[in-house]
Amino acid sequence: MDKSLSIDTGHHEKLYQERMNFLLTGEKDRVCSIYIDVTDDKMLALITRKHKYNDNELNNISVRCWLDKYIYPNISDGYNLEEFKNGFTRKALLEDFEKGERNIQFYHSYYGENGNLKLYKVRVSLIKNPYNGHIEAYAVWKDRTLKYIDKEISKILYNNDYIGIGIIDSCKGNLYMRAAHFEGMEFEEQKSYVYDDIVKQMSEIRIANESKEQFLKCTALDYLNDNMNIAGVYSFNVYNIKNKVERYSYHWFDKKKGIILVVVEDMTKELETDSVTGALNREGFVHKAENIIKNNPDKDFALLYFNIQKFKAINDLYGYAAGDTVLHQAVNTLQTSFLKPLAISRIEADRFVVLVDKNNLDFEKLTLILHRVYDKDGMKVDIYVRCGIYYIPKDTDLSVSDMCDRAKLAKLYIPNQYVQPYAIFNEDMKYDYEQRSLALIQLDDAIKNSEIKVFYQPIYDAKTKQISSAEALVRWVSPKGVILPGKFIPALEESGHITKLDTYVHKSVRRFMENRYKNGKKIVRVAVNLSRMDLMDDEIMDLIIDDVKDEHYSKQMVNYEVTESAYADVSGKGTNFLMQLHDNGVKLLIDDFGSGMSSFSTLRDYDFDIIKLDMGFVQKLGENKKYNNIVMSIIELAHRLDMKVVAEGVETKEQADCLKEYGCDYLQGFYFSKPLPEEEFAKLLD
Ligand SMILES: Nc1nc2c(ncn2[C@@H]2O[C@H](COP(=O)(O)OP(=O)(O)OP(=O)(O)O)[C@@H](O)[C@H]2O)c(=O)[nH]1
Repeated sequence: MDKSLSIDTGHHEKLYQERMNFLLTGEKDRVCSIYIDVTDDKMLALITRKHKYNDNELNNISVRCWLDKYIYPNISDGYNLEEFKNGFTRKALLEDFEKGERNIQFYHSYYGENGNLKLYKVRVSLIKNPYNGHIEAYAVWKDRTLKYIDKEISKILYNNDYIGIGIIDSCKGNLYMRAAHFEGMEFEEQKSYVYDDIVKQMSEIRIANESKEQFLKCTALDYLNDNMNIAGVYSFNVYNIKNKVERYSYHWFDKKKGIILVVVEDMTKELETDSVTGALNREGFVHKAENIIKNNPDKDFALLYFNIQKFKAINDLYGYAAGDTVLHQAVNTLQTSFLKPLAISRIEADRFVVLVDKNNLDFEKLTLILHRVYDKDGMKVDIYVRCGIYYIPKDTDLSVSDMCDRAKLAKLYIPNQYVQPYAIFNEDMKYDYEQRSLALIQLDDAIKNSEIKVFYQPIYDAKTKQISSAEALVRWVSPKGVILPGKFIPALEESGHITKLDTYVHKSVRRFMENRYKNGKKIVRVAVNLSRMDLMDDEIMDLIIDDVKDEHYSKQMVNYEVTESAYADVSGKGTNFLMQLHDNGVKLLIDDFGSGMSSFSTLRDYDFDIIKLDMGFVQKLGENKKYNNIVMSIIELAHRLDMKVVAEGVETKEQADCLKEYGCDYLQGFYFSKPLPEEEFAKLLD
């Protein structure tokens, strides 16, 4: 469009002059202005960035001719072209004027100087010439390319610093860089480069080895086109040789012409930093730690996993902002500590991981930094932190994520937070944990495959030494061997899955007892354990109540044991359920009596039939007089309250004799019998 200019002087003075002034007063980004007689389809004046047209050039040239000659050949047929072509005609402009439109806007893209693609905005003002009644228009073309790019970029970038912006002509395989700060690579703004060459060069000198393959794959034009056709935009992240994360984002500039806008941003901060504490986030930590470990094969490292205790309470009591401050301070404390962290991350919520040189570990100092006092407006808040430690073996294949998991696991095995708030990972922890976790994942299958077995441990009458009842206990006979309840029941209790197991035991016991009953065989009452979760679960409570009321399933067959600590939590429906059981003639046992903190209030508040003396008391019998007196007193108390006593964990004749002498009613333990599989127990009864 940068041709020359001409002015048609034979027109109407005042009005005309005004328009001329406008046309001649250049604006910075104005590329071209025209003044036309729409009615006559005639050019009256034309000014471009460089020239004014002369009269001769303009005389008798129709607007249509001018468009055909100078505009359409260079116009790109993508962006809003139809709208411009259909709207910028004599007919359409006259209709617009009729409708009262006075200002109209169009956009079109255009190959400008050097063949560079531009986005132009055309603003058209319509007026009626009072002298001849013709509709006239002046139209101004402005270059909106950079504005468009900036707008698009700001949509992509938000607040990030960009490293480069380019326009890719995917059909011609060209690349124009608008702004680029790629170290070691120079780009001239208006120059066109061969896209493939630049990509190759970048992969060689800029992109980190680990990301090269991905970079080459994702930047290939065919691949880009395919992906952009699916979602309209496409982006990927790679690491550069300085370990920074770069995001390459692609947007259509002109889809029909295959023109793509590409923006390269430094995303290291966004993607690898935790905004609350300024420490690395999980991705950042994994990346940094991996590099440090890989590049220092001779060094010994340790990975430490920290968890603030009861952090939720800090948020709840003092607010989220105070919580954030505590998190921030935790990072500062670690950062400036004797540990001299090589990498530090808030890996999630109130948990941190730190990579350290193993030689920097000093357990006395570690214990000291794991207790801090946080000052909240003059109020002192004690903050306790637990720490799991993983010593990273040399030449390990473990990923940093797996190392973090091991350090985290070690944290779960801290025996006493106040004595030693840290633990060092060992393989037994992993084995133990796997067995616990297995329960959660495989319980359903284990039940389906009959791997969960109900065993029966006989309980003997202390006087007659006859079997008086039994306790149902579970064993998990997995293909990998027997898993004892202590390994999987705590995990099921924590997750609430215990109710599924208890339901299974209840049903198995019912089936076993009914069979014997129907066949006229001897039966004794069997005690089934209920956990605290059961006393909150309508389904199992309804099932048990229905069974207890079912005349085919005699209530004479079953007792229920509930631990003392579960009673402490029970409320509403649970209490009601226990009362119904009791009222229906089912015997209730209080398990592990004496081991908790609410033994006496539980006795006061509920009606029980039998106390099960915690095995801790039984095992200490004979050690001193005081222990013996406690046991004697509990038995006496139970009798005064009309309850019987079962002593659990009886392992020796001495214990059995002593308990009998103190009036204990029933005895259970290895001295008499181990828990037996169903068939063996059946034989014992027969
Ligand atoms: N202030 C603040 N709190 C957060 C942030 N991210 C997560 N949290 C909170 O951190 C708490 C973490 O949960 P838990 O680990 O169960 O809390 P806890 O009380 O320390 O539990 P224990 O570790 O078992 O003692 C939750 O209450 C989250 O809401 C954060 O960026 N700022």
